[in-house]
Amino acid sequence: MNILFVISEVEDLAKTGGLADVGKALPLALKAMGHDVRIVKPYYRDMAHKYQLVNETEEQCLNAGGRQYRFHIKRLELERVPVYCVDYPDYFHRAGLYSDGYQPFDDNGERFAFFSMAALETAKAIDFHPDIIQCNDWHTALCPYFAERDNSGFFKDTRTLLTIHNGAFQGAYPLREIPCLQHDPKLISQTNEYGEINFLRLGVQYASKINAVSPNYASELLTPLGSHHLYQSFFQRRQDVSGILNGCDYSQWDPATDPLLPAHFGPEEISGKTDCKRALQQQFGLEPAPDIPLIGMLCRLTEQKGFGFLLPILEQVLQHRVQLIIVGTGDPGISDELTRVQHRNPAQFVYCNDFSNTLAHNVEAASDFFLMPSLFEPCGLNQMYSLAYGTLPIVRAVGGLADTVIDVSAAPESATGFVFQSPDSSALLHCIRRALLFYYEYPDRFRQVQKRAMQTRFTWQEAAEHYVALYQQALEAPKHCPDRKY
Ligand SMILES: Nc1ncnc2c1ncn2[C@@H]1O[C@H](COP(=O)(O)OP(=O)(O)O[C@H]2O[C@H](CO)[C@@H](O)[C@H](O)[C@H]2O)[C@@H](O)[C@H]1O
Repeated sequence: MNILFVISEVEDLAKTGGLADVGKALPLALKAMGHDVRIVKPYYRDMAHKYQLVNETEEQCLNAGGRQYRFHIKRLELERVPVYCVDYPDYFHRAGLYSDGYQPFDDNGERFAFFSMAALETAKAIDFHPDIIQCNDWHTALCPYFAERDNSGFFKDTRTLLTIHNGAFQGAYPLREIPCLQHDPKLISQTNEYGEINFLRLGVQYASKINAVSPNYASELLTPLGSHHLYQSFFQRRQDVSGILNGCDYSQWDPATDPLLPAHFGPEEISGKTDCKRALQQQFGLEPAPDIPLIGMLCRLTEQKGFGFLLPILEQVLQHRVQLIIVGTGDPGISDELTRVQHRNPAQFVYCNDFSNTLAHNVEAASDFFLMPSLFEPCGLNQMYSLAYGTLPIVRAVGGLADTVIDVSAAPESATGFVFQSPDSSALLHCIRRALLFYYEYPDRFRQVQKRAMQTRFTWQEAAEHYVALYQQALEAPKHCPDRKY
């Protein structure tokens, strides 16, 4: 199959979170199955500085909203998968992908509406006729709409898939502020009472198929509570909504070979994990004691990750004999609070305001537990990395976390971690205490669970097989034409 994979982040090239992990691993897995997959992404500033790519084609000219946009297409190969980068410096040569570190850019709607149009123009420019256009999250969710409205005939046999990695970000912007979308009567009819269009909602409406990155998150999107206020839209498309669990890239996340670690280990020989723990404790000035349980947490600092119920009990957790390391950048309010807690508890708690892949691998390897008490979690990759590193996840039973972690008390024979239900501080505190008790009181059982966790597998190959089956379904079904239907 010919697959045009349109995405704003790709691991190794541009990353703010888990979207990038998928942006690399899934295309590579599809390629390994023999499909012709081409990635299209923006040519961001840091990438431009690092790679200084040459133009792949002549200058492209895109006419939209009564304006003319002249852009270039650059190309590189990511392990044999071609990556086409849309080079439009006005929009993409900036520090930051979506924000300057504090504030989102004012023109994000304009930037990504343009990018989605330009991605389709790229397919034409390189004469790549996609069977499937897979777009990812709100940034590229307008691709199905543009493919449907394209009157060149280029996409007449193409089907589209919208993959939702995070439904809370929807791209709702006043239509009048997006120059390339002006004068489109169809879009005018799609605005809400504030004159805004919602990119994700349009994607849900126009895509041939929609998938979430875990089966449980797909079922949550079909509920009023879990749909991020898009219940009507998802419900209307319920026959076409499904879930495919992300994979874990074990070529990058294998503690037996990980070049970023000071020592290596595996399910049968775990002593290297203690060396990793000591190294991290020393790096952050914590007592280098092997028997103090170390809890790690690494994520974007946002409400999604459960800080709303973690922050109020953080110091209660620290009353136990435990060490805790939190690494992350994001919301300054959360970051300030973590800094205050660190000042009050320097012997036990470290907050590291950093985005570092080396640190990510070392926190996963060194910790005994990985904390992920998310409010919602479309899939979650860090809990999969934790499992691979024998770092038992402490998670809330939500989204993909519920699909990937099995609780010690609920199912002792197949357990891989600790799971709590309610999105509140007392449930979280109780779960952390349960984990600490298990660590102290049942070291042999802890070791068994750790071994089982490390042997658990969520492969990208399996995920890619599900995606191909979904592409086939999309291609076999009659073309979805919302403009005729509604
Ligand atoms: N400070 C830091 N330094 C270095 N690396 C850091 C970091 N903070 C986070 N990361 C990395 O970013 C990625 C985070 O991935 P997650 O899937 O856990 O969450 P995220 O919410 O970003 O992704 C969204 O998309 C993914 C992909 O579909 C879904 O799994 C998820 O549920 C959804 O919210 C991991 O690779 C992690 O190591």
